[in-house]
Amino acid sequence: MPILEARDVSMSIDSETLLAPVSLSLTGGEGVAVQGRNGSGKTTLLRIVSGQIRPTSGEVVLDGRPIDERNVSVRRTLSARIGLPAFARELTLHEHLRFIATTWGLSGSAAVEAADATVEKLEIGHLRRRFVNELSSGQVQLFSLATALVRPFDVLILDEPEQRLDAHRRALVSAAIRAEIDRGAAVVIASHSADLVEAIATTRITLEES
Ligand SMILES: Nc1ncnc2c1ncn2[C@@H]1O[C@H](COP(=O)(O)OP(=O)(O)OP(=O)(O)O)[C@@H](O)[C@H]1O
Repeated sequence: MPILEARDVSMSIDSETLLAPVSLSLTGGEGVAVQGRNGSGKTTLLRIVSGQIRPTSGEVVLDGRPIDERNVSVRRTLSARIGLPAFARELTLHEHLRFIATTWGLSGSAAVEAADATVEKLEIGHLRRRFVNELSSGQVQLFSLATALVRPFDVLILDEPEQRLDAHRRALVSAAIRAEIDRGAAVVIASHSADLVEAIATTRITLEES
């Protein structure tokens, strides 16, 4: 049974089509890459399959049930990073990551280990005591991804995780996402990076501009 399925989802506002009907389905250990030009609807599709917005038509099913972002088991299953999250001004990077990991059930020492492992994987360990406002834009992007990876999940949804990153960091991100797929997570990314798509996609969906 697929862990995540979108059936003919579309989005319109008044007479304008933001996303033409599209379907996707994936199980654990699969990666779906959503591609398409600027404005073709990639972010809209990701927000729909994350349960953040309701489609105008069609439905999204997570683990056999209609998706509902307010349902705690949905939020436990799915980690999504679509745009930058809100950050706390007074928390360091490491404190943010421990806070998120603890919220999703890791004990104090396990949360520290998860935070350590996540910053090392993305090569931002030397920044662990910084505040977010003390980072470069690429470092913020890596930290934003870290907030999605540090917690347990079965489904990972990422919108253009390669944004603002150099080639070395794009490769780190690619390897980190690949590792999640290899351990059995289902992953959906929107991306303009051919390398990233090549590394993670078992299925590609290309959206056409409406
Ligand atoms: N709140 C909104 N109201 C009206 N139109 C919107 C809204 N949000 C997005 N759109 C429009 O919906 C279309 C799809 O936008 P979306 O952000 O999903 O595209 P995208 O494929 O992710 O683009 P990009 O590659 O530039 O990130 C665009 O034409 C955009 O202008």
